Amino acid sequence: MQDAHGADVRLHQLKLYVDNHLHDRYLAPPWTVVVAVLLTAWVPVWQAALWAGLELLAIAVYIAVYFRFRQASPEAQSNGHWTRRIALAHGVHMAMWSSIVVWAYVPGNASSLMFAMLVHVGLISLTVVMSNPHRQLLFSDLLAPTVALVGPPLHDGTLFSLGLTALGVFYIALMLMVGLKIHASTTETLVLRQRNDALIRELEQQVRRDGLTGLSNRAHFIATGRFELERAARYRHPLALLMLDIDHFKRINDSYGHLAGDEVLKAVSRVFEDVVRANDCLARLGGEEFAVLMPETALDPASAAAERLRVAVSRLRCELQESVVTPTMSVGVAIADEGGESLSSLMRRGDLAMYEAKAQGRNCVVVAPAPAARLVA
Ligand SMILES: Nc1nc2c(ncn2[C@@H]2O[C@H](COP(=O)(O)OP(=O)(O)OP(=O)(O)O)[C@@H](O)[C@H]2O)c(=O)[nH]1
Repeated sequence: MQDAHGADVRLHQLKLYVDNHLHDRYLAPPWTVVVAVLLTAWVPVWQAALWAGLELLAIAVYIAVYFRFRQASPEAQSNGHWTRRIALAHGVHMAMWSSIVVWAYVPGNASSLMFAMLVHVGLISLTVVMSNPHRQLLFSDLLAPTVALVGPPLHDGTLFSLGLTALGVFYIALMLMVGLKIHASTTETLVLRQRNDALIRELEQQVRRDGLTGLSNRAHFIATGRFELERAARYRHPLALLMLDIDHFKRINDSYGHLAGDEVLKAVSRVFEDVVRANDCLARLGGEEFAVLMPETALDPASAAAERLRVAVSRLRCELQESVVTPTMSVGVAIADEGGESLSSLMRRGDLAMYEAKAQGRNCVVVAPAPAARLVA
């Protein structure tokens, strides 16, 4: 579980890294042009143009890789290949920028040294700001500009150049520390967000679920019922409602106690879950009363489903305190196949049919007559 959370955080870090660098599509091309113009101070125009062309190509490639990553499915994104692809694509871009040292640095020429160092201090700062959500990429992105920053001053071996290299190393160490601190706080934020998301999901579940059986609760059933009834009326599709009530449940409570009664309610709920289709809404309305809402279902299949549920419950054997209880239930079926009926009217008809089943001796299914208005019509 911890590992799954860690992998999730790493994926988020990779996405943040890519999002940060996607902004490069606006910034990197104009910078490349400015640097290429400055490069003409030391190299012929064609060489500066060649560098700019290669660099713009590298930018286009890594932006394309980022887009493909963003479009990949979450499962594909979690694949470790993406970290390597992204590191390679961005690494080529960083290496191209760092190659400025090879093109522009003229040993002994102070302005070319300043130019090369300015480019690399800038690169290192940007790397720290943009790569920090992903530590692995922070380190790999720093490599090329670091070598390019500390390398040239070392070249002529004077005390001044050694001092510049020391200054470069100092800057890099400082920025690395800042980068790691930002990485730590980004990770903490991601972990907190992940926990928040999990808590919100759990709360949403709790608001919809019945605490004892885990089925939908009355409030969720009413909300779903209103929505489905409206949909059925708009598209003129049938909607079936089953009202289910365990027979003589009070006797079970009285004989074996309330806790044993709870066990029977849970066992009956598991039977319901096994029999009812996943896209139907199965709820415990309260006490020993349950309901099933079946969208796109007309009278015959609804009656057949009610009978299947009745038979499945009657076959249940609950072992309580060395005796076996075999609960049964009575079912009322009501069909809304004409628009205009409210949910409370539909539930009332279902309830009346269920009471009729009780009156007929229990452990049976009774279908409710159509609403009064339709009968008159
Ligand atoms: N164990 C348990 N019992 C509950 C719960 N909620 C309601 N009850 C009990 O369920 C019983 C329902 O009894 P009645 O409404 O008289 O119905 P019945 O005994 O099932 O009789 P018929 O419906 O006429 O077949 C009552 O004793 C309630 O106290 C619950 O969450 N757990």
